[in-house]
Amino acid sequence: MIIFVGRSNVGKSTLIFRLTGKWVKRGKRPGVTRKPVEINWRGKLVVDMPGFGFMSGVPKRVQERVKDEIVHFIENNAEGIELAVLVVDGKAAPEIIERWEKRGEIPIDVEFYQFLRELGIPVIVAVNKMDKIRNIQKTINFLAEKFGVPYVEVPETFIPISAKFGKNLLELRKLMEKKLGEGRKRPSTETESENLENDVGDGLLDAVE
Ligand SMILES: Nc1nc2c(ncn2[C@@H]2O[C@H](COP(=O)(O)OP(=O)(O)OP(=O)(O)O)[C@@H](O)[C@H]2O)c(=O)[nH]1
Repeated sequence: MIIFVGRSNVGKSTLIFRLTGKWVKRGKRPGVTRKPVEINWRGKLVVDMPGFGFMSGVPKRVQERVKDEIVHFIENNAEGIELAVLVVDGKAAPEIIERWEKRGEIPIDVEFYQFLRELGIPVIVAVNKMDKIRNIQKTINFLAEKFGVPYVEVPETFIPISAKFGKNLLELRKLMEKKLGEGRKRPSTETESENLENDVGDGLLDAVE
């Protein structure tokens, strides 16, 4: 199973449509609360999760419930989730993260990234809406620092894309295939450092290809 997670309105449904040719959207207005939507794609189950976080016109209580449902879905299916694509709005995410931090709260994107990794789920962060970002590398470095992604893992974790304008989607697909090929690692930092050499090697090989 591959899951797509992210805040409301970051472009998850647009991205899934671009990748699979299947339109998963149910609600008309953005931010509409909904259940996970499942589709079959190349023999795999692809799940578009409801958007979490702020949704215009949706009471906080409902937002919290949606978040809890997403967390439970992921926990209950953790063993079967081969890959999570965390979609962020590259233009809005840095501002939102700083705002949450100033309030002394853990930004929800950061929380979800770490939650997925703690469960041992491989994660790709698709930095969407790159058409709106002026300095893409700066944005990625900022997010990597906030998410706690080690420097060597940044290229295999973050990928700037534009779902709407079809930018970098082939690269995203390649990265997804690479991560799916590698499979899951045990959810411990020790394992991560043990695997570091292999990971770097893979990255170099890909670059040569
Ligand atoms: N500029 C720009 N806009 C985008 C891009 N990708 C998606 N959008 C727009 O962002 C809005 C939200 O896209 P959706 O795909 O509905 O977002 P979602 O994450 O599925 O939203 P929820 O259903 O609320 O979870 C739409 O107006 C899209 O056209 C992009 O790469 N660039």
